[in-house]
This record gives sequence, structure tokens and C-alpha cells, in this order.
Amino acid sequence: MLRLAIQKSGRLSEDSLALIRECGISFISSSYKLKTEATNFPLEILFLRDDDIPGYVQDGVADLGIVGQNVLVEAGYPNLEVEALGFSKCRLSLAVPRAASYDSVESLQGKNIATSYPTILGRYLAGHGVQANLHTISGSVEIAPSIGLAEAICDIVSSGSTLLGNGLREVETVFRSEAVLIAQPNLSAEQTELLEQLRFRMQAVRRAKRSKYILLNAPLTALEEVRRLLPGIKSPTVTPLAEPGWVSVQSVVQEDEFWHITSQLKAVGAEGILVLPIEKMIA
Ligand SMILES: Nc1ncnc2c1ncn2[C@@H]1O[C@H](COP(=O)(O)OP(=O)(O)OP(=O)(O)O)[C@@H](O)[C@H]1O
Ligand SMILES: O=P(O)(O)OC[C@H]1O[C@H](OP(=O)(O)OP(=O)(O)O)[C@H](O)[C@@H]1O
Ligand SMILES: [Mg+2]
Repeated sequence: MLRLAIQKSGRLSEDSLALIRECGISFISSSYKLKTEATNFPLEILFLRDDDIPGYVQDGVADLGIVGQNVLVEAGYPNLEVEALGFSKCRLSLAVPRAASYDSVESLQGKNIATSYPTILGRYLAGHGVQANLHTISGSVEIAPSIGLAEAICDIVSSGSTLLGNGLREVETVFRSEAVLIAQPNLSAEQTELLEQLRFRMQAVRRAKRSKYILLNAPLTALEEVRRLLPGIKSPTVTPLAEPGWVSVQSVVQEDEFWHITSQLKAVGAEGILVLPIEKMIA
């Protein structure tokens, strides 16, 4: 049996639950139940505050956890990370009031900075030879300059709308973060085997999300060009169409290359291009 700790409610919760379900693991969850057991995989899920997850995993109270790298590194346990999960991407940034003058990190010398990440920020400032007074607060950090608590802040930024809404401008990126799977250092052989099964499933889900299934029709004369553009996993599937001189081609493309490749496919004569999502992808 493995015990997995995930965030009870917050930015990580929905994607963590969705990932577990996409791995084919079923369980019943309700907002007031803080522990549940999967019905088709030897997994127990604990619902916790995200700040507590690294410590629980380090101590072996939970075997696995899903948490942001920002929280993991701040807690001092970066070595627990086993797999980046690709969601909850954000950055930890320094910001100052929009009208404040700012040239470089050195501008923060001797200033008061409010943050929930004193360890990460302290290391960053020390690396730039800057000494500042860090005020650790646990939330609503962006309010600090407007109430006279600090001249700058360091907090999580994603879209930037919280900074904008509080009259602040981002001046430095201190740390980049995403959700990660973490594991306690002393798993038994059986638990390690279960972890590997889980990672295999998670990788299949992630790979599928990054890929699209593509079908198109092309004149036989363009087939070599189409094959070059759509190498697929091994090679594309090519079947003849009822219309002489035409083939149907099926392959897999990466989401981030998709638009670029599609325009080239059209240029060489491809028609009727269909793109479908892939649910799981096993290399
Ligand atoms: N705006 C955002 N966009 C993307 N990811 C974010 C954003 N804000 C936070 N995160 C990521 O999600 C994690 C959880 O954020 P959340 O705001 O839910 O934390 P919290 O308020 O400390 O939750 P808890 O109540 O569990 O302590 C953060 O540590 C960070 O990794
Ligand atoms: O750049 P943005 O897209 O605006 O996101 C950044 C905000 O998101 C997080 O807070 P959240 O909304 O999770 O609230 P919290 O303070 O309760 O954690 C973070 O602490 C920032 O305040
Ligand atoms: Mg928290």
C-alpha cells in the first residue's frame, strides 16, 4: 500500500485529483473526508495543507505527495522530487510599486521585503550580494507595500493580474515552479514497484496530453514530403483511398509543433486534415 498526500483545497487540488483519475485509479472523494482509499489500486489518498506535505513525506508519514516545487524547496527537501508533473506552473518573483525606481537587484539593498518564501528569497539575494530585511507573511503578500509593511514583495506570479490589481510591477524572477511528485526516501521494494507503476501511468498521461493524433488525405506524389513532416512514433500508417492516386496518412504530432506542421502539410497538397486528442500514450 502507498499513501499519497495531495492538497485538500487550493490551486493544486483539482489537477492532482484529475491526474490520479486519468491514471485509471478510482476512489470516492467528498470535501469533508480527509482520507480515502482507491478501489482498484493499493493507494490511500490523504488530503492536507500543501505546506505540510514535504515534511510528512520526508518523515514517511506519507509515502508520496504532490506539491509545488516552490513549497518543496522552501521546506528544504528538494531531493524528494521524483517526477515533474507539468501543471501549476508559476514563478516566484520580486515586485515593487509601479512608480518606485528600480535598476537591478542591488536596488533592494537594505529594503524591507515581504514574502512567504524567506529561504528561497534569502538564498537568491545572498547570491547577488544583497542584504535586505525579510518579513515573512503567509498570504496576501501583495498588500504589503500599500500598507507600509514593505517596499517590495516576493510572491507567486502566474498571469500577473494580482500584481497589476495591487499596483505592483514584476522586476525579477527568483524561481520557476511546477507541481511535482515526491516520494519518501525509504520505500520498501514492494512500494518502489508500485511507485514505478504509478510513474509509468503518469508519464503515459502526460505524453498523450502533449501529442495529437492526425489523419489526412494526400496525393501519392506528395507522400514522401508528408512522411518527412509526420515521422510519427515509428513511421506513419499509410492506406490507399478509393480514389486512385490518393492515400490516407495517420500519425502523431506534438501539440506545440502542430500549427507549423499543418501549414507545411497543406503546402505540399494534404487535404481533409483531422486532429484528435490521445487519451494514453505508451512509447
Ligand atoms: N496563480 C497560480 N498559478 C499557478 N500555480 C499557482 C498559482 N498560485 C499558486 N500556485 C501553485 O499552487 C500551489 C498551491 O497554491 P495555493 O494558493 O492553493 O496554496 P495555499 O494557499 O498555500 O494552500 P493551502 O491552504 O493548502 O496551504 C503553490 O504552492 C504553487 O506551487
Ligand atoms: O499572477 P496571478 O495569476 O494573479 O496569480 C498569483 C496569485 O495566485 C496565488 O494566490 P491564490 O489566488 O492561490 O490565493 P491564496 O493567496 O489564497 O493562496 C499567489 O499567491 C498570487 O497571489
Ligand atoms: Mg499553503
